[in-house]
Amino acid sequence: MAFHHGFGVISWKTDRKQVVRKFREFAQTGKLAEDIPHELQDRINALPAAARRADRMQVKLFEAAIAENTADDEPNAPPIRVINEIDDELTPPYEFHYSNLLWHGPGVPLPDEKNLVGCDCIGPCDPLSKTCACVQRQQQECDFINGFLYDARGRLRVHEYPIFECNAMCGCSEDCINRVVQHGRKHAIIIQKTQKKGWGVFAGNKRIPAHTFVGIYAGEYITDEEGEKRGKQYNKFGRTYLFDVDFWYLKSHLDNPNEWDVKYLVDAYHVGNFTRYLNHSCDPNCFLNPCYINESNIDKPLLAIFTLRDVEPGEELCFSYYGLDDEDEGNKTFSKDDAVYVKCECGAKKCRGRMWRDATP
Ligand SMILES: C[S@@+](CC[C@H](N)C(=O)[O-])C[C@H]1O[C@@H](n2cnc3c(N)ncnc32)[C@H](O)[C@@H]1O
Repeated sequence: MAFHHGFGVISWKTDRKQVVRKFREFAQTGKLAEDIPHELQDRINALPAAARRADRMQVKLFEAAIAENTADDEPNAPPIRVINEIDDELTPPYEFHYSNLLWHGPGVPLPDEKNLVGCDCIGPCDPLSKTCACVQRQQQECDFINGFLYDARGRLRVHEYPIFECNAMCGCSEDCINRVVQHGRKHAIIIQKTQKKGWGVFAGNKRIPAHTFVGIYAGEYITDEEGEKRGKQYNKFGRTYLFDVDFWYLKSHLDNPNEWDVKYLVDAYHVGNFTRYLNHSCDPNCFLNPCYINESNIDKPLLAIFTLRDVEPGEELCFSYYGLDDEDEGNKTFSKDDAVYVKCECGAKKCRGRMWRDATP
């Protein structure tokens, strides 16, 4: 097989890694925030309310934009539907561009692909291999488990350890068990209005098994400084989509981990996917796990969301905004400047009754 690109012809046999790299759009996260499209939102928001409502036009456009913007990176994913049986709001506010990718703001380095190390495996990697560079990389961060963090069905075997997936420099095949997040969402998702928490994310008509990848917390990668500024703005309307990238292993090598400061945040306000609607629960059924694909900068993982337990059809997907250790309020995930506490509406038996929110609306 050979195909043409801007630099000539690549042959499958001789330049296999290049061919693989060319095809792996999803893991190429080197987008710039200044290029986030906004034409569709602007046009729809400029239409009279009656036009948006006619024949459910706004809902159809919202769903179609999701399908179109994700066709490359989750080609086999069931469609995402938008449902509201609570009130007459047609869709969530049309204030963002739907994308599964990470868009880089000023001061945030693009993915470091130069220092990526790939394996030389042929066919799928063997998790018990003593020579596979990717098995070795994974074990540097998680040495108590043999092989990769995924089992043969692509489910995560341990939580909260960084995942190092096979990348564009690897020789292994697409069906390698160490390629999960990069293949995208596989389960049906509904964005649906809730009674008391605004919009939320629900499982479609099939059960999602425990430890399954659900989606990437996509958005803009921004600096801490920029995050501080935006946090103050978002405080004014009482909704935040800012997520601190402050995983424990980023500071574990320091003599004094308290000296570590957040470098980057992911902000899903202007760009993001369905995961921006994940609400908080004190008894969550999902969690967020760092994952690296075509990125060797340890400070910039992808934020991959996995189920913690089986999620039944139609059940709401939620994660803890405090991290997996719910009692540790210092371990907040969403950005917390000027946080105030408000009533938590998660409805869990062990709900602590309150959750922080950035400010009163
Ligand atoms: C990341 S957004 C989640 C999506 C949001 N529901 C929406 O409609 O866009 C976070 C906001 O959702 C609401 N929220 C999330 N979890 C909640 C909970 N357990 N109880 C009350 N409000 C919640 C709060 O307004 C919070 O600031």
